Parts: sequence; structure tokens; C-alpha cells
Amino acid sequence: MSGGTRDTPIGLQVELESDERDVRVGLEVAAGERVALLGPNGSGKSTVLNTIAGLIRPDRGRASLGEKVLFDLGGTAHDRQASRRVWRPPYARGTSLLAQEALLFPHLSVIDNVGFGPRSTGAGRSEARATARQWLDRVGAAELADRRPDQVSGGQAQRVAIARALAAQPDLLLLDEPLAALDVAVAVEVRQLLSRVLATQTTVLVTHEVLDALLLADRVVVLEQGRVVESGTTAEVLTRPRSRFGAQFAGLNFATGVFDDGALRTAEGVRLWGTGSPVPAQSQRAVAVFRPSAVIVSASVPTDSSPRNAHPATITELEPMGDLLRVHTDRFAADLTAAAVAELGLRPGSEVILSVKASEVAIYSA
Ligand SMILES: Nc1ncnc2c1ncn2[C@@H]1O[C@H](COP(=O)(O)OP(=O)(O)OP(=O)(O)O)[C@@H](O)[C@H]1O
Repeated sequence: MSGGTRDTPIGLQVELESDERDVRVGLEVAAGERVALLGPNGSGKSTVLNTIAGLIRPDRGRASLGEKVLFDLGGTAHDRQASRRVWRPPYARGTSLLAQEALLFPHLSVIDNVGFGPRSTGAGRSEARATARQWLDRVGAAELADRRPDQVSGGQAQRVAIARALAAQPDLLLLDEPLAALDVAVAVEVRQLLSRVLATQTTVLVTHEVLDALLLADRVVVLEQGRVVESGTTAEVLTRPRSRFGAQFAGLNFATGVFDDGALRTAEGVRLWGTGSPVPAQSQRAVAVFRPSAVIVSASVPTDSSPRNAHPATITELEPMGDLLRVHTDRFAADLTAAAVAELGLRPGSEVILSVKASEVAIYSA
């Protein structure tokens, strides 16, 4: 070990069940792996993070970091014998939690904030300060060492908080939307910093940002209503999502149903023709995914190209999206230029036909 993260990363295994919150989640993070937890508000992301950190006690479950048991409350698949109840307190877990706000200790200088972890695991004052200096250097905040937390900006405070979290040499780093409170420009810098320092750090990251998943995570786990609904490499989930939230995160239109005679049939009876990749078996549960930019909006069914997928829809909302407008409807979303929206006279309540070529729709098993 050298004033940094542990030389040999270790992995995490968690199973937890909370009745009050209706959260039942199993999660495995390999040694050195960085996993992003995604999901809508209230889907259970913070519950998972705070349970691992030891701030929330679930009803049942078990978690271990390498050989170290964080808690074992029984009632899980591992619980083959009546298990001994284990609840390791937060400070003895080897985890560091970094939240949206830096939450530095206000009465300590920046360097002593960063040296706090090493001090509390037995390092002497000068050794702790040396480790803290190395970390402040690594996060580009060496010149802040002697300041008080109220003398640094939000972005600087978050850099210091990252240094403090990592100087404690955590076996597991827990990040709860660490960039959400920062200005866009500062978030870009701190994201770069995180991607540099997290390379081999076992990490669980809660985020709502696609860029965080792309740059900071090896794998993505999607929660909906307290359950894991999909998991895969970041690239897999962004290109072939299998959950509604995964598709929303990737900015894609999404429908679920069963594969039936060459098309997806949804529970509402809508049929979507597409390209099977690979083609699902007849009657298999499947999803259809396509880009909003592939959707054509018109006042009536186009006669020239006769697309197989043409559906009546009502516009619900218009939203700016880069240099386009995203047209939300009661069915799918479409990206149009402002000129096209003006020409068609589109506004919430307008009734339109949405069409998309079958070659633009990917259908695969759910
Ligand atoms: N203190 C609490 N007591 C009881 N139930 C709670 C408490 N906090 C959250 N819940 C419930 O637990 C479930 C999971 O919430 P949680 O905060 O973990 O979701 P989340 O995915 O982190 O949401 P967000 O993105 O809004 O932070 C929700 O149904 C929520 O209403």
C-alpha cells in the first residue's frame, strides 16, 4: 500500500430486503469493478447504498466485502443454517461514502479533513498529513491544504471530499450522485478527476447522468420499484436496453410485448415490425427499441413509402433537445427540427401519425 487505494481490490456481495421500503436487491461487484446504479426516483438506489454503508438496517440480508461480513441478518439464500446476527458499524466496514454535498468537517483544515481517515486507522499526525498531501496533489487541490472548508468553492470542496474518501483507503467507495450539486463546467472537471482516480477502485455509483455511466462505470445495474430489472456492461445497456428506465436513460423509444409472426405485439395490441437481432422465438417475451430521430411525424399516413409501422398518437409535450425539439406523445417520442414542428403546426393536443421504418426498429428477447 502506498498512500493510495489498497493494492489488491476486493469485491462486494449484497443481498438485502427491506419490507418498509419494498426493496429486494441482490448485487455483486467484482474486485476493482465500478458499477453504476440507475433507476427512477424512489426505486431504491439510496437504500442500497446506505445499507452497504451501514446507515440503514434492512429486515433480512447479508453483505460481504471480500472475506469481511458487513452484515448478516439471515433470511437469504446464503442462510442455510441459523445464521449468527452480524451488524458491523459503519466506521468498521472499509467503505467511504461520498455524497452530493462534500460535507467536510467545518472545524478542520482541508489537509486535516483528508488526513482524518488515515488518523482514525492509526497513522500518526505527520504520516496522516503526508498521505493527505499526496491525495490533495492527486486531485489537484494541493494549494488548498491550509484553508478551512468555508474558504473553498463547491467544486474545490468536492475535490477535497474525493481526496478524503480515497485517503481512507476504502475497500469500497460509495458515490451518491457526486456531481449533482456542481455547475456543469465544474462537473466536467470533477468527472475527469474521478475517472482517473477510480480506475481500479471497487465502486458503487448512483447517478442520473449518462456521461457518468459512460466514463465512470464498467457495468450498469437498473432498479425499478426496488428490484433489479436489468444489468450489463454500460455499452450493452445503452445500445440494447431491456428495461423501460434503461431505454429512457439511453434516450431510446421502448416497447415490451411478445414476438408474434415477425412483429412485437404489446399488451395494448400495438404491433411493431422490426429487425430481429437475433430474431426471438414465436411467443417469446421481447422488446422493441428505436431512436426518436428515426420517427417521422405527419398529419396523415404517408402514402409514398408505406411504412409498416404507422400509429396514431396525440402530442403531450415539446421539449428542447440540443438543436432539435423532442416531440413527446402518448405512444413514442420523435426528434424534429423546430422548422418541421412549425410547418406541421405541432403543439400539445395535436393528433398525428408516427411512422418508423421496420429497418430502424431493433427487436430482441426481453
Ligand atoms: N426514511 C424512509 N423511511 C421509509 N421509507 C423510505 C425512506 N426513504 C425512502 N423510503 C422509500 O423507500 C423506497 C426506496 O427509496 P430510495 O430513497 O432508496 O430511492 P432512490 O432510488 O434513491 O430515489 P431518489 O432517486 O429519489 O433518491 C421508496 O419507496 C421510498 O419512498
